[in-house]
Amino acid sequence: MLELKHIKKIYNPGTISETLLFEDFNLTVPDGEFVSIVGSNGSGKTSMLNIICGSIPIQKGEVLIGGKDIAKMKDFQRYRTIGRVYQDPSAGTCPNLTMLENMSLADNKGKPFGLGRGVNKARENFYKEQLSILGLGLENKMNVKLGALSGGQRQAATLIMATLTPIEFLILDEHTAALDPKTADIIMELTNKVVQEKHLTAMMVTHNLRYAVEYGSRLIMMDKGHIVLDKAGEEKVNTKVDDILDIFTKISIECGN
Ligand SMILES: Nc1ncnc2c1ncn2[C@@H]1O[C@H](COP(=O)(O)OP(=O)(O)OP(=O)(O)O)[C@@H](O)[C@H]1O
Repeated sequence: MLELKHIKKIYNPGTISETLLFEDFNLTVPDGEFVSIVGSNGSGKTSMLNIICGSIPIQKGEVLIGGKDIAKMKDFQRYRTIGRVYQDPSAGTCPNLTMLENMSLADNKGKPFGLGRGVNKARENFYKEQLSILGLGLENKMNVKLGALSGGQRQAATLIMATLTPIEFLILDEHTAALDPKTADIIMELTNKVVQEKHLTAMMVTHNLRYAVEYGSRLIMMDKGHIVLDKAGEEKVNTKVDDILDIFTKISIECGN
């Protein structure tokens, strides 16, 4: 379970460019939930993800993962707890290393010895088995450098790497935004498959309202640091793109997007 409690976030406090983003922000995500997050530009989606990851400071409040305060965790403990896939397919992986080497790095995330441990055959077979979940044949590209793969193939591989170790939850930060529409659809479908098969708790920021409606068990819309819509269960299942488009258009116009 993830709990954001009474979060206060001010950017550049005490300066002329001081910006209050979150005054008293609260969110609880139970285990196993797949949350889609939409919102206008600047509504605070990425900031919220960064706060969850502990990568930006907050002025007040608590971020609890499984009841533990992330502020009290060491960096390596946080890395082991959270998997993250970014918008840029090249982020989070090493283009000059092979698939096998990248998988090994991901496998050793948060452990004291990186590649130095080497990769035994059993581990390599495990990586291949994980990659085969995707159905893209990437398990046959263990010696190919990641930089030689297409953006879609890299994003698919990143998805597996982010979820290779037992994580508390997966963060998807506009992870289909840099892909062409067809590849984006494939990655979104694969994402759903990985989340279901690995029984993950996931939070996905997307600008694609169709994905937000079609995928996930909960839909959240943000505006100016507030949650303005939160639908789960039956309500989420019955939500159509047109239902949220009206609200989205209104907040986007107000923001001048
Ligand atoms: N490093 C920073 N310094 C100052 N202000 C920032 C910083 N990062 C974000 N902000 C401000 O915080 C607000 C929320 O930004 P954030 O990137 O979290 O929004 P977002 O909903 O993810 O937007 P987008 O959809 O454009 O990615 C914006 O007003 C932004 O200008």
